[in-house]
Amino acid sequence: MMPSAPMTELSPARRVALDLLIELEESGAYARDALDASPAVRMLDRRDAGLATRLVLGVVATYGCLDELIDTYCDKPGRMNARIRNALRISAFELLYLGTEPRVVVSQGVELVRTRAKSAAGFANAVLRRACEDRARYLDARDIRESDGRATAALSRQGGLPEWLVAEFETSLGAARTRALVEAGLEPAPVAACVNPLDATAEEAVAACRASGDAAACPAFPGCVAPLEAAGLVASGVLRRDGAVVCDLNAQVVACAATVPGATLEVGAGRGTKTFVTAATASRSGIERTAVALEVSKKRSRLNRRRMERAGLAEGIRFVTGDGCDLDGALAALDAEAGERMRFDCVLVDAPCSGTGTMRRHPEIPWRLDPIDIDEDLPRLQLELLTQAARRVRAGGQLIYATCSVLHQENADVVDAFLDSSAGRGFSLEPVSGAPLFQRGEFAELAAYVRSNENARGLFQTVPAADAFDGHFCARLVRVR
Ligand SMILES: C[S@@+](CC[C@H](N)C(=O)[O-])C[C@H]1O[C@@H](n2cnc3c(N)ncnc32)[C@H](O)[C@@H]1O
Repeated sequence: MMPSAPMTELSPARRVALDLLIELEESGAYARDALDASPAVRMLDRRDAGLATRLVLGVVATYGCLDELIDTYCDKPGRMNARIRNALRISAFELLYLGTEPRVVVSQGVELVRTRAKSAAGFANAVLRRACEDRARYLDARDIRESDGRATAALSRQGGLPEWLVAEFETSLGAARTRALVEAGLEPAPVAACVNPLDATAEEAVAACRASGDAAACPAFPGCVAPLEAAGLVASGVLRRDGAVVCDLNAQVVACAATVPGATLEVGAGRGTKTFVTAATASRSGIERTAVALEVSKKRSRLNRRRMERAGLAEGIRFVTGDGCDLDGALAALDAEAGERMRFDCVLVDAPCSGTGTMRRHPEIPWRLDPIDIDEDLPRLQLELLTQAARRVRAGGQLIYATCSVLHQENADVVDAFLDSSAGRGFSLEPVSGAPLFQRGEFAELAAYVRSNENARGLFQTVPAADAFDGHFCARLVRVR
């Protein structure tokens, strides 16, 4: 039995984290945006700011499991007020995932609850003491029979993920890659950047921020610098002046696969990370191209255009706000201007997806996803975007289909459904490593990396793990008829 928790001074990091979590629950905002905008976090010293950030991101990423544990000890969990619940979540997160000493978990947790509801301090003390005693039992899912899926339940609790999602990962990736993904899930993802070739000093400034890391996971290729130390990169000011853009290395692979001479179309251009990488890569490699960047969100399209203009990379690019599910409607004005139905040498469909390959950067993903998103809604939208995009690919041109998902329903299944459809019959599935840019000598190391992440059909798939970049999927379809 642990001695009763003495009154201790509450750490400012926990207090700030609790304020932010309560605010997030009310506003529905993204945790990273709220952290970046928070004056309270900025006022903390470096160590406390780091802890507050870890707590906020961690609680958001794992709250379903935290609640499952906390609710075990409550008669009426549905009636717990949000302030007390978030304070207990912070303590439960520290206990389960940060390895904070139980004595500290209880004493700090009780103080945290006391700041919000004095009368609930005794309740918090009882809940947290029992949670400390049950930690190992909970994480090993000893309350679940082996025949009822104890192994998957344990993995889901160890990673703070919904059990159904871990079962999906196991189906798509197998046991070893699922374990690696889960184990790395609460650690920060490595950082990579693509340098603007028009900024004479950017490459040196970015290279000065290089972090130590596994070189094998970071193929060298023109324009990409990785891994990087994130705080140093931000402090260097190079991002603010658009001398570089932060872009996961595997997302850069997708952009490189879509960098070809001629006319190109990007469907789902978003805020334009890949618009930047393709334009920067083409400019650096002397590839002449024009581009249409199509995005359904007006705001994102505007952000893309502004950044590309500031970066000096917007020449030859048309920014269109429109719906890729009505591609003829979205491109009507450009078709009229061209006097014909435009066709492209390369169409990149950067599809809206579950984002399950990028959960380390987007902690909201796992607990906001619903099985129906993955089984029905997203694949239907993805197939529609791919089908419409296919009609705009010129004979001999390529159609690149990409997601940042690791789930077969959004990846290989969509490609197969497309190839089985009438729109897909004129296309041949070719290895991603066969894309034109990868045939150049200066991209040889990247080409080898792409081949090592391709399956027998030439589909590129990466999976997040310790020291590895995010999970991205890419298929290359070439119009043969
Ligand atoms: C994976 S994100 C794109 C990321 C972006 N290409 C980048 O590199 O920064 C997918 C994008 O597709 C957009 N989108 C979703 N549905 C769409 C549609 N029907 N037509 C066009 N864009 C769509 C989303 O708004 C989102 O910005």
